[in-house]
Amino acid sequence: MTNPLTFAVPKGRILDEALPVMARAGVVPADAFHDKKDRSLSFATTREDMRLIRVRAFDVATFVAHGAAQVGIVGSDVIEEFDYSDLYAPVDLDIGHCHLSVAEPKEGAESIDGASHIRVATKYPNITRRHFEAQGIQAECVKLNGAMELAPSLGLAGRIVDLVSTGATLKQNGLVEKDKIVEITARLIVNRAALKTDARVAALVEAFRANAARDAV
Ligand SMILES: Nc1ncnc2c1ncn2[C@@H]1O[C@H](COP(=O)(O)OP(=O)(O)OP(=O)(O)O)[C@@H](O)[C@H]1O
Ligand SMILES: O=P(O)(O)OC[C@H]1O[C@H](OP(=O)(O)OP(=O)(O)O)[C@H](O)[C@@H]1O
Repeated sequence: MTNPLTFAVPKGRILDEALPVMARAGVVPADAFHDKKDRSLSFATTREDMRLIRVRAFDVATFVAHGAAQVGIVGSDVIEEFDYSDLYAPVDLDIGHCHLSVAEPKEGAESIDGASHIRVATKYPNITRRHFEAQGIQAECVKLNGAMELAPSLGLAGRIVDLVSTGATLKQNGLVEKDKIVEITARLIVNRAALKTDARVAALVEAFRANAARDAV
């Protein structure tokens, strides 16, 4: 048999929305994938030549960029943060809608006007630095992996850059959105070399693209 294809999916919140989109493109995990007690990280699919791996959202991009997985699904936030040249994101899946924003305390935020240097807590230091650089401000980023919203009230940083969907998390933690950086959706990603050398990867891109187009009608 030819080498199996490896398809990487994030284990977080995109997964539930991604599974029906994947099924329409013919990617269906075996039953063990849904068994919460199963500790496997790699799963068979209904296609004999494809397996799924379930990894953290940021790691989906790393596996695919290095060719350890040929295909994956990940938020555009992760793609922009890494900016891997070996990654190609050909299909917007129209799921995982949210946006990345700068937020600061509702009361008593330090003014940014005239500042040349600020401190920002975020999971996205590269996007954050680029965003503030464009305004002539040097952003010193404190890297956190979650619960960014705690940082201003505890004196870790004056503001945060984080994902916002309903806005409930910001509100319940005394923060307000100041500046929207970019809209986010989940994308199909492929390894560029695999796309060129393996016809099954190109066929998968077409299958996802056909479904995205059908959904948009
Ligand atoms: N509130 C949200 N609404 C919609 N989509 C979101 C929201 N938060 C995150 N996402 C999307 O889901 C992706 C995964 O986010 P999730 O919160 O599940 O991962 P995580 O738990 O932060 O990551 P990790 O797997 O490293 O723990 C993000 O990269 C983003 O594209
Ligand atoms: O605007 P809202 O609808 O409130 O959503 C925003 C929250 O969702 C994400 O976190 P998530 O719930 O995934 O938790 P985590 O970052 O701790 O993994 C994000 O980091 C925000 O904290």
